Amino acid sequence: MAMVSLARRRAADALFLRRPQAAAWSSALRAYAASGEESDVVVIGGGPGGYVAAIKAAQMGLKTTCIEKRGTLGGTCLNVGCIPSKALLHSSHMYHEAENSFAHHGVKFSNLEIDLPAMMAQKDKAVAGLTKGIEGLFKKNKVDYVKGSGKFVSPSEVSVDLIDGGSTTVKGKNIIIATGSDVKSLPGITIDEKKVVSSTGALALTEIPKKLVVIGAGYIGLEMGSVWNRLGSEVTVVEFAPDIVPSMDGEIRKQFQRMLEKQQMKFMLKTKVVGVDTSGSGVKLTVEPAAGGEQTVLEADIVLVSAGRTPYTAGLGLDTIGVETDKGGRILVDKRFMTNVNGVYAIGDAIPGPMLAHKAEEDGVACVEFIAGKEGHVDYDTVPGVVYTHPEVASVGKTEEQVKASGVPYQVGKFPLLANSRAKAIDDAEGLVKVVSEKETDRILGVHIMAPNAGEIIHEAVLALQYGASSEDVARTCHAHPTVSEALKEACMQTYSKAIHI
Ligand SMILES: Cc1cc2nc3c(=O)[nH]c(=O)nc-3n(C[C@H](O)[C@H](O)[C@H](O)COP(=O)(O)OP(=O)(O)OC[C@H]3O[C@@H](n4cnc5c(N)ncnc54)[C@H](O)[C@@H]3O)c2cc1C
Ligand SMILES: NC(=O)c1ccc[n+]([C@@H]2O[C@H](COP(=O)([O-])OP(=O)(O)OC[C@H]3O[C@@H](n4cnc5c(N)ncnc54)[C@H](O)[C@@H]3O)[C@@H](O)[C@H]2O)c1
Repeated sequence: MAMVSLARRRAADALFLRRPQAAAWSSALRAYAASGEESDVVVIGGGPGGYVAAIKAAQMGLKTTCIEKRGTLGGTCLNVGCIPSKALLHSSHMYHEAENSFAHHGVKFSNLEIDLPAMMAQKDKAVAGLTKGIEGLFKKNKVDYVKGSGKFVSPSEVSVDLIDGGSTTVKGKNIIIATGSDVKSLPGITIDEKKVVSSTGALALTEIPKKLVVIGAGYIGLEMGSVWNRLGSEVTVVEFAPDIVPSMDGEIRKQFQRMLEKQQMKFMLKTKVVGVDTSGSGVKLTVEPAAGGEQTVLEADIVLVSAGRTPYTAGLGLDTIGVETDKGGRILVDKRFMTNVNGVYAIGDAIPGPMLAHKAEEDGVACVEFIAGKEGHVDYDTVPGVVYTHPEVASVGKTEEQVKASGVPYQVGKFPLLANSRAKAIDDAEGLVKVVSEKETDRILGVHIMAPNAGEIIHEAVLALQYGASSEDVARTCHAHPTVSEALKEACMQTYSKAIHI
């Protein structure tokens, strides 16, 4: 592929120059940097945002270097996030099914056991295989991989403390910050990763806790809570807000909570943790109503802190080059992912927007396309979200509450899984599909699915939103029978007309 000409890149640079400070850095230091061996693109961080950006840049013919301090590629997602959590969610689901559902299907056995070390080993094997795979992709695409911690010394130079000792300086015409996020700590609560753990500790417990208290009913709390609940822990989730997953469609959220309660998870909503005592053999948590009131003490073997994540930029030297952040520490970027400093870009969890791996990947590709002088594009209105419980809960677009608040007249279609033949056949019929479309045009505005494999089914809805489809467009599309996807077709029928099977 043809390399982007320097003249074109300079023209692009000139276009994005927004501050005198940026201009000063650009002329003096870029001239200096040009005297050494420099990459076209340097990426700091090898997570889904960073490694995808690096591969894309190399594929576009740009000389590319990626700096990663973890020792393995794949970032939070592959090492301590999406992948290990989904491995444990699957293993624990199999155990839970064997314990609770197999007999209904006429499959009987004795001596069902959990081998926790084997479960963890399968998770670790999946992680190791995938992270090594990214290293292979770097080699294949000729991305230079520097193992160490990067720090800006100028907008075009990053000094790296190498994992194996010593240091080096990496120079780049364009530098992308893809350093991701870290767990948000709560005042007065110290995460020791033994008794008070973050998601990282919760993914590597060596014993099944008898009692687990989860702080925060968001993605991590409900997924990791589900894992340990299925394996036998008594799980209590303490949530500050009045609802679990506050960003979810209200109707779906209510059914989701009922479903989790049926699975024996307990919820204390509108509740805050005011103290944690780890001095004894377990943990004692003092909680009180969010609005204030009588305090209660909860006892736990393990406490999981999952009250959100915060951008990770510590030690990166943002102050040295003057990169602007918002109050929450997220790096501010323009439409082309460039910060206020010319030639310095940021993507993924480190910038505003949903903290999701697929969003970080989209950012990475678009950012590199802009750097290469082309047009990049990320449609943040069609980024799907999936909670990988069982059943899964997936959504794209606007909730009914958001559409109502926007004042746009709308219509809603719903279809329960109880009326879906595949869900009934496999005895997994808890859930529903809900579609919200604009009344005047029937254009789909949001789709919300609680169903087995909702995280796969949702992509039909993502595509529909992306192409501006109406609910009738989806309803008139032939769907294979018997599939759970037919519930989406029927919900769409119900949106503009009437479903057949209810
Ligand atoms: C338990 C858990 C489960 C999750 N599950 C999902 C899921 O199922 N689906 C989903 O979409 N998202 C999930 N996420 C969120 C997802 O992991 C993140 O959105 C995603 O990893 C963000 O990608 P990123 O590239 O921006 O940052 P990260 O993946 O955080 O990668 C940043 C990398 O930069 C490195 N780094 C930081 N500073 C420096 C430095 N100075 N020098 C060199 N390297 C540096 C870090 O070591 C890290 O490897 C989950 C997160 C957690 C914690
Ligand atoms: N399946 C997935 O895609 C997936 C899985 C795991 C994590 N993630 C990503 O990781 C990020 C972090 O996950 P998370 O679950 O930690 O955050 P989250 O933002 O999803 O949920 C945090 C929850 O904690 C609550 N909370 C905040 N402060 C609290 C307090 N003091 N006491 C009690 N509750 C409190 C919030 O109201 C919220 O419900 C999310 O943004 C998510 O995008 C995604």
